[in-house]
Order: sequence, then structure tokens, then C-alpha cells
Amino acid sequence: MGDELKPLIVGVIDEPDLKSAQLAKKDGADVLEARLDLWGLSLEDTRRFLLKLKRIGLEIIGTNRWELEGGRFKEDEEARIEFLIHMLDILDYVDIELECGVRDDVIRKAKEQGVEVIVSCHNFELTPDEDELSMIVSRMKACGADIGKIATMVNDLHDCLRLFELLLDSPMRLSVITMGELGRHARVIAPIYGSALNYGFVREAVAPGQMSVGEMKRLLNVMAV
Ligand SMILES: O=C1C[C@@](O)(C(=O)O)C[C@@H](O)[C@@H]1O
Repeated sequence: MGDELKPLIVGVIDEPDLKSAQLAKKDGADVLEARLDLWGLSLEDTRRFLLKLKRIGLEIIGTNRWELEGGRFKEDEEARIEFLIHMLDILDYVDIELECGVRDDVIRKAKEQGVEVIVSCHNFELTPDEDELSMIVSRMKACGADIGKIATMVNDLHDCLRLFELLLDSPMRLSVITMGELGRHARVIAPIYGSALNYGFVREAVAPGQMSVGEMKRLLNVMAV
């Protein structure tokens, strides 16, 4: 991943379209997130498109998000995981949910193939209190995540502050994502506090309050991060 301290901008590729990926790179994305659950392709077509995506020259995160945390993969859990595992040889990072029942199998297989593991946790309703947030980070660390990722809904500005403190005190590489309109500004502040991966859209927002890759890059440049 290069300089580990550098906050990275992740361009979310929400459809199998190379032009979006090229635009993400041009606008300043450091990494691409392949949202396999949003592509709606067969396993073979997904592999084919991922191989094309690789030629863009950026590292790729594979995410096949389950519906429980905002994803749209249509088949059952077994198929979702099989899909993800079939892509590991093409990916640089894999995103797996902390609460996934076969999380540890996915982590083991990813590590066997030299793929970095992002263990994620989303809450579309609220930002938990400090103790619960710390507990989530401890669980992410304990299961062997290379990067932990916590995306929560911001209902009060104190929610952002708790997430920033979590970053400052984190015992591991961590990303926090402040969802919702009230959290929008903090999506570009979080990298300053050390958030490892910072997600922006190319075409349209795929999560509440998300900014585009270009907006994020420009704002980070203004703040000289
Ligand atoms: O977990 C995240 C963060 C995200 O939900 C966001 O709010 O920017 C976007 C997703 O694509 C990604 O997997």
C-alpha cells in the first residue's frame, strides 16, 4: 500500500464501466473499490471486468456487501461468500463484515493469497457510544484485520468527535466513515485524524452524505493533507 500513514482516497466503482474507473483515477483516487454487489454480473463476467479494471493501474478493494449493511447482493450468503473468494486472486484488498458468520474463513483465504483484509462494520441508524466503538475496534484487531472500517450514521456533531477520538487512539489502521448529511463535512476531516481509507463516488453517491472523489481530493489539497 505504499506509505502507510498517507490517507487514501477510494473511488467507489458502482457499475462495471471502465470510463468511471478512468475518471476516478483522473480525479485523484488512490485505490478503487469494486462494489461487486452493485454490478449485478455473473461470476465469470465479474472476473472478466475485474481483470480489465486492474489495467487502470490502481489497487483494487473487492466488496460484496450483504443487504444487512446496505448491500444489494441478490443471492444467499453462501453464494455471496463464494463469489468473493473466487475474486481473491485478482484483488489487493478484500472487505468482509465483522458480523459475517464465515468471516474468519475469508480472512484466512485472503491472507493465504497475500490479499489485505478490511473488516467492516456499518450502522445506518446511529453512532454507538465510546465503549461500543472501542469494543468494535478490539474485535476487528483480534480477528486479524489489516484495516478496520467503521461507518456510522451521524445524528449529532458529537458523533463525529467520538469517531475522530477513536482514530487518534486506535491500536490498528482504521477508517471511520461519517454517514448522513450532518457527517458530510467530516468525511474530509477524518483523513486528517488518520482515517486510512476515505470513500468517494464517481457517478453518484452510493451512501448517505458521500462526496465525489474529485471534491474530496480538492478539499484535501486545500488542507494540504
Ligand atoms: O463501507 C463503505 C463506505 C461507504 O458506505 C460510504 O459511506 O462511503 C461506501 C461503501 O462503498 C464502502 O464499502
